[in-house]
Amino acid sequence: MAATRNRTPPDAVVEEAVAGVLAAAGVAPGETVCVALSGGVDSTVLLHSLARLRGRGGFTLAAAHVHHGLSLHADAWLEACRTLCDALGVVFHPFHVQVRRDDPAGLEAAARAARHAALARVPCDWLAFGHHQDDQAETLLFRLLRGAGVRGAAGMREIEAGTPGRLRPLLGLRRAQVLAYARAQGLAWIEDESNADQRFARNLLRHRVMPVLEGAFPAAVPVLARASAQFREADELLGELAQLDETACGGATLERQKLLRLSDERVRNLLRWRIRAMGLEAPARARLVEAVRQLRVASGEPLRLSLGGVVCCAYRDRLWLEAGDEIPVRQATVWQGEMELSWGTGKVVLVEAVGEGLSRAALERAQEVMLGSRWAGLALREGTGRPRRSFKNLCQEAGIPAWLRDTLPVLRVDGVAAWVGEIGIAAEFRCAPGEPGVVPEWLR
Ligand SMILES: Nc1ncnc2c1ncn2[C@@H]1O[C@H](COP(=O)(O)OP(=O)(O)OP(=O)(O)O)[C@@H](O)[C@H]1O
Repeated sequence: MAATRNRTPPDAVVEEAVAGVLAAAGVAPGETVCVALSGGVDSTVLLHSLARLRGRGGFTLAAAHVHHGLSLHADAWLEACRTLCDALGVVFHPFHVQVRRDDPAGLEAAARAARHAALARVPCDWLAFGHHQDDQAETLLFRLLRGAGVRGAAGMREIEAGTPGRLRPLLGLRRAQVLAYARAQGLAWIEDESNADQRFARNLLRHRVMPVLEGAFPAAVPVLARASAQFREADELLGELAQLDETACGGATLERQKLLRLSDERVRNLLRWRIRAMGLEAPARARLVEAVRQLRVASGEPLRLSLGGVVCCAYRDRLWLEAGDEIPVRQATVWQGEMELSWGTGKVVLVEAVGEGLSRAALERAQEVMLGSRWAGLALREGTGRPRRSFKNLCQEAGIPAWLRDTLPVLRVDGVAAWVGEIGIAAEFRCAPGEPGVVPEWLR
């Protein structure tokens, strides 16, 4: 007699997966889980399964819907979400957002940004999204085809810590499993007409390319989803490598020679990582390849390389990045005895010394000590008996390129230059042997 195989019913499969993610995330009794509810089948199934689990889990369930105002049906979708929440006894948070149809980022991206900004305002401990494994696979393929690197190919996570944390409890499930749950439970959901619109490249991939791929490679979806998890790991490792390389190269302002001893790949990785840490988009690979080439050619020469939105500056043995193509304006500050004053993206530190640096007494005697930029007519005598030299002459002699000159910090004591970063201390402010002094250091 043939054995009858017991198949787990679709609702149990989904519930088990969702409960597993909640447990792994450590969702605690009394915490609020808010479902980002589009009203489509995925987030409807997610909300429904969470509603069934909430007695067991002791968490409070809510849902938030974002009305983008883009579809003629948007009002109806919002009402359908409200009705579903009422039926399930779930608190409902509706949001209306404005999306510019001519947004340079594209309509989909603009809607997405507005949606995420609205969802970030929901008062909850966890925001839950309805992405499943097919979404993960399609996203990977889509991004690779649009030129993504390791970062862009890194997949979504099931659990992301944060305030609120983010959950994707359906990420391990196939679209078909989610649909089976919806049918088994007799759920109604919204079909967004734009999903069927194959003008959107993403939908073309879903409806035309994926079926062909799966025909030829039946495991295409789980395999691609696994690859995106590997890209994520690789991306995290690249971040760790960048951090190690940064520390080994001296921290925020990098030691140029140490940096150049790294392989081209590691220099590019470090620059890319630092640019992202500034909240900017990493430049295209070709641009970074060229930047590293120029850095190697320039060796110790001053260099100012625009990387689009960020400038890579190198001077003497130091290398640093500045946001924006313009040289940032430095804010002048009055010194009130602090041992540290901020200067641009860096700072000026006054290190206590004896018989060295600026005379502390001279600073304390002064009416006004300011840290600011150069001014017209600035001149400085580096040593007693030596002539006073103009700022321009001093810079030329020190080989300081024109672009760096406006960024040099100047300590101005009662209207007179006492110290200029990269140049030095004026003879009349130098402290005598045995006298308490401070040595200014500019840390970029
Ligand atoms: N209008 C909406 N209001 C609330 N949540 C939404 C809305 N649209 C989408 N979501 C949430 O985002 C999930 C993914 O939706 P969808 O696949 O349409 O967007 P995506 O752009 O691919 O994803 P993401 O926004 O994360 O990049 C949905 O399952 C749902 O949880």
